[in-house]
Amino acid sequence: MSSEWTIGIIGGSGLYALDSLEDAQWIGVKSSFGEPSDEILCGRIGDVRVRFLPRHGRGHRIAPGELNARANIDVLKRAGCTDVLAISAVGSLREELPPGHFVAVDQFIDRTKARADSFFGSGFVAHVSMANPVCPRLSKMAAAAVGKGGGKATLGGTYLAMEGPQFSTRAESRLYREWGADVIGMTGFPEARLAREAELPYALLGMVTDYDAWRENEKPVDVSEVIEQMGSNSALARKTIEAFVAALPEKRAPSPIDTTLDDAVITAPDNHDPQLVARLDAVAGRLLRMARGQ
Ligand SMILES: CSC[C@H]1O[C@H](OP(=O)(O)O)[C@H](O)[C@@H]1O
Ligand SMILES: Nc1ncnc2[nH]cnc12
Repeated sequence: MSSEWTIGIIGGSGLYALDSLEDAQWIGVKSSFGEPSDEILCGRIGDVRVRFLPRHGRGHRIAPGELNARANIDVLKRAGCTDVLAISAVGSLREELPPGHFVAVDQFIDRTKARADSFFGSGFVAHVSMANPVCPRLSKMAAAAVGKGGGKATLGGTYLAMEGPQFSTRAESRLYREWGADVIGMTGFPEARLAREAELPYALLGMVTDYDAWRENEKPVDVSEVIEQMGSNSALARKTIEAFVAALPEKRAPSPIDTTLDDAVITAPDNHDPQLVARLDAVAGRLLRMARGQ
């Protein structure tokens, strides 16, 4: 019997492919929202279909502010993903979250600027709730999988999404701690917002690479420190992904996130913009098909 899950994995810094995929093939998927970061590595682990997308492209070609997060989420939806597990390198804003530790984040603070952060707009206005931005079921399974892979993880934590590409000043880093942020990165938003708009349950596993810049008498983060830590983090991320997929039950109980748009779209059907609706054929496909009685 085949699994009901199709798991999208977004690989962050240091994770550009997945060797453990069986029948693996890189496949180009077109998006109505422009160019995604790369082709999707399609394969399976056991009987679970897995769709892997390297967030920055193979060879880490794309800077965080230049990512087309809309296209990335759109192609994962088009590739049939039921759920998305995102992996990210993050800086730690807490002494008790040292490099090598993983955090299944459950909240975000958005300090990004000028990124395309919604699929919707005039002619198809929708407001989804971001109060609980990640899927609790996936997050719990992801945190448990870190333990099975031999690592340590914290379930819950607030991710500060900064614009970058420069790292934070010491004052910013201290301020984010006062705001209650636990980890910091440059890519979690708008990715998580867009996954929710696309009705994709989403979890983000942050792999701590450094202590950012808030520790007064310590050297602030630089890329060499991140790269050094990324090697062991990526090895643990690969084991975590295998354990996560292996632990999925065969049946996938519906998630409330699967039907997010039922309560979100406010534009009356007569006022829909046909061009925007055509672009939304994957993201809002379920709702649009229902409206057409299909
Ligand atoms: C290489 S350090 C900064 C870089 O790493 C993180 O990327 P990702 O979230 O894709 O793992 C961070 O967000 C920055 O893009
Ligand atoms: N300190 C940091 N700030 C932002 N993004 C990061 N990714 C890894 N470490 C980071």
